[in-house]
Amino acid sequence: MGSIGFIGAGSMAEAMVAGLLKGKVYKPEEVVVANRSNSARLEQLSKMYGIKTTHDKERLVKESSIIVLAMKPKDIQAGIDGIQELIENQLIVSVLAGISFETITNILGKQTAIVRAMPNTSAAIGKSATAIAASKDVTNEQIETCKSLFEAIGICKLVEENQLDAVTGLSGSGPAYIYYLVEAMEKAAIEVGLESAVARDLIVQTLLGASEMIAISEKHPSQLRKEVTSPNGTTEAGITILKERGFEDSLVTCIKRATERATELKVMFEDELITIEKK
Ligand SMILES: NC(=O)C1=CN([C@@H]2O[C@H](COP(=O)(O)OP(=O)(O)OC[C@H]3O[C@@H](n4cnc5c(N)ncnc54)[C@H](O)[C@@H]3O)[C@@H](O)[C@H]2O)C=CC1
Ligand SMILES: O=C(O)[C@@H]1CCC=N1
Repeated sequence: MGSIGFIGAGSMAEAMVAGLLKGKVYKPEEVVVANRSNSARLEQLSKMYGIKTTHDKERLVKESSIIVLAMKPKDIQAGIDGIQELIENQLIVSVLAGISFETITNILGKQTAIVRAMPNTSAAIGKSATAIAASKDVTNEQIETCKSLFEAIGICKLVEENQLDAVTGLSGSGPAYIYYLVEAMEKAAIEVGLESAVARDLIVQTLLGASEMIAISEKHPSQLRKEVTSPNGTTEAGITILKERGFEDSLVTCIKRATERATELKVMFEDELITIEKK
């Protein structure tokens, strides 16, 4: 597959690097990561994974057949500046929330093959839920390459570009919702008298068990829930509180708001770009 280069050395780049190495998709010497200026971070990644690191984006672009854009959306212009001329046959994979093909193409200053991907940090353990969308310049072969890349670190669905903000609100941000749930469950467990280490193990196993039940059972989650909920029992008492306090509405609104935020990132960025162009 050639080498893969990451521009941006943050949480998402690290999760992908860890997963790709774990899945033996790339050897450490086939992975190169660049960031803006933080040498300590690059040293840390190099030590942990044995990968190549650099501040020299030109070198990265020349060495890589796939270039992953993994900076924050606000940094895309600076992140791409200086490499436009060097992009020829490389496949550009952007994991940036909200930023459209149109914007990336405008910054690159040329029509080229771009895949937008929305993975999540569970990529680090090969369990990312990723969706990708392909620009019109991407060949079927490049789509397959990209799918196998993300399937090596989890599952990968092909969607339309206009569905990516929804994917971002659902599964891109999704791990954080689950971590928040676990934080709350741990707090409650301690308040009802359990030790934190015991509580953590019980919560983790409860999540793993429930996830696997959803994954393998033919029953709808609502049926699985019904089977836990004895009439007048403990679950019913607990779920009554969740209903009274708007749990479902909170989660639905949370995912809608995160989706909307991805759209705002695009709009904010495009405003900024227009301001830069006017100067
Ligand atoms: N963290 C997550 O769970 C997910 C993040 N994403 C997307 O991934 C991207 C990165 O997110 P994180 O890793 O969380 O951010 P982060 O803040 O941890 O990392 C961003 C990295 O970009 C680098 N950077 C900034 N400007 C640069 C430049 N001009 N040239 C080279 N490198 C530059 C920074 O030095 C840093 O290493 C974002 O666009 C986000 O929307 C997508 C899916 C999930
Ligand atoms: O919070 C964010 O904007 C990024 C995108 C999805 C997960 N993290």
